[in-house]
Amino acid sequence: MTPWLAPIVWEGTYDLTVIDNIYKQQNITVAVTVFALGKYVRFLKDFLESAEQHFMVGYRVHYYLFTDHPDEVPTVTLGEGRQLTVIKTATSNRWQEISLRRMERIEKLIEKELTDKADYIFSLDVDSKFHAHWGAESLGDLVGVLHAWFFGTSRKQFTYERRPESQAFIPLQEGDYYYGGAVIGGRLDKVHKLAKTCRMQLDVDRANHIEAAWQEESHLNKYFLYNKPSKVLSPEYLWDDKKGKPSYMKVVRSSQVLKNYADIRPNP
Ligand SMILES: CC(=O)N[C@H]1[C@@H](OP(=O)(O)OP(=O)(O)OC[C@H]2O[C@@H](n3ccc(=O)[nH]c3=O)[C@H](O)[C@@H]2O)O[C@H](CO)[C@H](O)[C@@H]1O
Ligand SMILES: [Mn+2]
Repeated sequence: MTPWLAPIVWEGTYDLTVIDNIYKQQNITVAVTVFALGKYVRFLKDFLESAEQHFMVGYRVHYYLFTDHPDEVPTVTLGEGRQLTVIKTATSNRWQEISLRRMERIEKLIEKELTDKADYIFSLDVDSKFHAHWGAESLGDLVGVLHAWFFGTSRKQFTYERRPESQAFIPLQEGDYYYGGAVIGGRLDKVHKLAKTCRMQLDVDRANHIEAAWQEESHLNKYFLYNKPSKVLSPEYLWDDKKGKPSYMKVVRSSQVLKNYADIRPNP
C-alpha cells in the first residue's frame, strides 16, 4: 500500500476471479487513447495486436487512435466487443510538443465524445507492447504507474521539475513516487480533471516560456502529489527491458519497445 492506503498492484496481491465478478456485473466500457504521430505509426501493429491478446480481455474496449497517417493504420482483427476509432490529428515538428499535447486532446475527447460511451479510460504510450495479462485489477478512480527507472530509488533522484518558475515544480523534500507519463487511467471525470489541470499548467508554462524537464510527465507528477492516485500500478505494467528482470518482477505485463530515438523522433 501507499502511505495513503492506495493499493500498489503486483502479481500475487489480488484475486482476479473476485475482481472480475465486480466489474463484469457493471458491464463497463474502457476507452483507450493512443497517439501515433509521425514515425510512431510503426508501433501500432504490435501495440494493437498484443493489446488484443492481453489488455482487458473479456471487456468492452474502445481504442481512440490519434494519428496524422490514417492510411497507414494497420488492419488488426479485434475481439468481440472491441472497436477502434481513428481521429485524424495534426502532428508537430517537436516530439516534446506531440507528447505534451496529449493532455488537451484527452481532455477534449472526454468532453466531446466519451460521456455515456465509456466508464474508464487509459492513456497509453504507443511504443509499448503487452506480454501478459493486464486486466480489471488495474481499474480505479485515478490510476498511475511507477516508472521503471525510479522504482526503489530515493526521492532526490526523481527527475521532477525543480525550477520554481514552472507550474510543475516540486520541492526537493516533497513527492511520493516518480510516476511514468506512459500510463494514466481512471474514471472519466477523474481523468478529465487531471488532463484539464495539466493542460492549463502547460499553458501557463508556455506563456512563461518554460518547458518542464519531462513535459507532461512532470505536470502529471505534480498533479499526483496533490491529487493522490487511488490505485498505483507496479512497474509490471510498464517495464523497461533494458533493466533486465529483477527478482521482484514476477511478470512483465507490458514493456517499452526498444527504439532508436534519432531514427523515429522529428527532432533531437
Ligand atoms: C515510459 C514513460 O513513462 N515515457 C514517458 C517519457 O518518454 P518516452 O521516451 O516514452 O516518450 P515517447 O517518445 O514515447 O513519446 C510519448 C508518446 O507520444 C507519442 N509520440 C511521440 C513522438 C512522436 O514523434 N510521435 C508520437 O506519436 C507516442 O504515443 C509516444 O508513445 O516522457 C514523455 C514526456 O517527455 C512521456 O511522458 C512518456 O510517456
Ligand atoms: Mn514511450
